[in-house]
Amino acid sequence: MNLYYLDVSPPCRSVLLLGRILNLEFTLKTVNIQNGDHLKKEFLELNPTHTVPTLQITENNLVLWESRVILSYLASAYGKSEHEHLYPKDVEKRAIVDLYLQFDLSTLFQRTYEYFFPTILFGALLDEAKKAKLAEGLRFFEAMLSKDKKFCTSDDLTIADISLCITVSQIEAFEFDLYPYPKVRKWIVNCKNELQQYGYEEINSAPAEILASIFRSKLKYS
Ligand SMILES: N[C@@H](CCC(=O)N[C@@H](CS)C(=O)NCC(=O)O)C(=O)O
Repeated sequence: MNLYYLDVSPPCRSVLLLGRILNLEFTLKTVNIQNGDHLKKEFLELNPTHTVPTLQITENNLVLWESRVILSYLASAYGKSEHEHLYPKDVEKRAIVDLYLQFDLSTLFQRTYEYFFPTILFGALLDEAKKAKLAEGLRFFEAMLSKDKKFCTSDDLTIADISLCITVSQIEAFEFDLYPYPKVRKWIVNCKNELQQYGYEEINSAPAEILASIFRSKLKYS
């Protein structure tokens, strides 16, 4: 299967990590957004919303984008019995995983994007109102975590933990203050410990730092 991606893109990193856990082989196709690769005709024909990650499974005639949809699909289609915890078949448990995934899509990653990315993309000044919205998103997440559970929904890692871990570790790399959110800080350590064996450093930490250094360099000029 072809994965159109960019290594520094946070949503691409979640798909790469799940790929390692499920032992999948992606044919990686780099889409250089800065060079406008994502706006080229061939890519627009695959994904008219021109975002990475985009997954193409030619034998099934399937093209998916939206990283969390890709995570759900890969876990459902390729997860073996030992991976059941990643995206439980039980409908109530699955609904709770979906809730955390949607929270990441619509609130936590969205607010992270709105606060930091205008600086990365256009050298824009940081906006206090957007900072307050991100802090509120983190307060919501803090309230959604339980002291008694290692991960978001239980003591087992799910695809929602993977997606949210990418978001929160990027917030951390941007040096946003996580001190007020002790459950978030404890949860992310658990995620990192669990994901270490699947190439977490290479797939997530190093690119998160590269993106953070781009952010810091753009900040100087804004
Ligand atoms: N919600 C989408 C977001 C994807 C997204 O915005 N990716 C960025 C890179 S981090 C992108 O492709 N930007 C190019 C564009 O939007 O034109 C997902 O999770 O896959």
